[in-house]
Amino acid sequence: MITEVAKASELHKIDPVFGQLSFDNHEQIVFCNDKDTGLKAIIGIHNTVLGPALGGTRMWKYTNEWEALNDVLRLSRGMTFKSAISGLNLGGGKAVIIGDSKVDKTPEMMIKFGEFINSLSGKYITAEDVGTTTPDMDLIRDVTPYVTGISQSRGGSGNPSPVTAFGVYMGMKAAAKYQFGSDNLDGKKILVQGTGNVGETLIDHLTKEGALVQITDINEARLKEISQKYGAQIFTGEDIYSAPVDIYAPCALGATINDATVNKIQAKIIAGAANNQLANEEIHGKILKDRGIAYAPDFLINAGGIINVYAEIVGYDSAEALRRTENIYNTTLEIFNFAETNGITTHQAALSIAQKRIDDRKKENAK
Ligand SMILES: NC(=O)c1ccc[n+]([C@@H]2O[C@H](COP(=O)([O-])OP(=O)(O)OC[C@H]3O[C@@H](n4cnc5c(N)ncnc54)[C@H](O)[C@@H]3O)[C@@H](O)[C@H]2O)c1
Repeated sequence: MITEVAKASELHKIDPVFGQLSFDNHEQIVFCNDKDTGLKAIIGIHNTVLGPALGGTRMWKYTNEWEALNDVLRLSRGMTFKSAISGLNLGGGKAVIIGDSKVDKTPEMMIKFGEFINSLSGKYITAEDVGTTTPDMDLIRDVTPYVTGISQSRGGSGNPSPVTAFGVYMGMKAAAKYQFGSDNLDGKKILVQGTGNVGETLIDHLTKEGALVQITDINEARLKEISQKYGAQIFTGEDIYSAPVDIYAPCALGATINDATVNKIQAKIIAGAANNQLANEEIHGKILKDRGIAYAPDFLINAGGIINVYAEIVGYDSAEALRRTENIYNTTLEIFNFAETNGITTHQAALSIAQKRIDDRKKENAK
């Protein structure tokens, strides 16, 4: 299995169809085109061994089709491992719609997209992602049952972000237990990058526990609001990556651990909600390990949202979703110990445990 995903600019060098499918053994890629509504979407089904491929639909103004394809392949692969490591009977999938959600999205387009999803007979189940909303999922629900994240009035599980934040909090506490010998965050200096839906609830948990929280966001109005609401200090230093803190929590965008930042990080723990935090999983994961920084794998500790959404499929309640999310604490500790015992990075450890679960199920299914 390859762990580094090719850059969009390099992808055109790969064979256009099966070359793409095999880049990380995707099972199926579905291209959806509808002239009347202007829909251009790609559904990536990475793996369905554990169950139907569940993952949200992202609507984004991609520079070109290669970029859209690259994104859906990368994201759907990530969903496979997120669900597998979280013990869910779900495979990995994701969809992208090419376009500007603020300008191009129409109810007709969403309904048409729902019809494409329906034609896959449940192999792929969608949900919200960047650029799509609960009302969009409700429109899709009108034409297919294969959608989650619908509104609570229609039996949906509601906003997943608070559950995601709780899982990140649990993962962070487990990382502290491993790194500092105690999971008590009282007095720990924690820098939270991104004070959005997940960041806010995380900041709430952390300040309640007595952590010394510093916050940063490109949205200054939001930053001030959250600072006042939770008594968190606005980060005023020059460079957030070299900030003298105990824990760095990336809760904004991905790939913040990259060539330019990885050697500057002073925090002893990295634990946050953002997807794909390591720009290069192998290289940057290894540098963190060599520098003695405990990295809590993003796809493990930010799985609260999908655990919450899974409730819509198997029918458990929000209390059970929280109980399962709380278990991220135990899984994170298990990953740290497994990585240490085997001399590998925590990212590799989480991937290999997730892959083993898939391989074992494949063998069972073959019996
Ligand atoms: N919402 C969920 O349930 C969920 C689940 C899994 C993963 N995630 C990931 O967690 C992250 C946060 O999700 P969210 O739902 O809170 O998103 P959000 O859009 O509500 O919040 C993101 C925040 O980050 C800020 N931001 C953007 N660029 C920044 C930068 N360069 N520096 C500092 N702040 C910046 C934005 O202004 C915004 O306030 C995202 O990467 C998302 O993909 C979210």
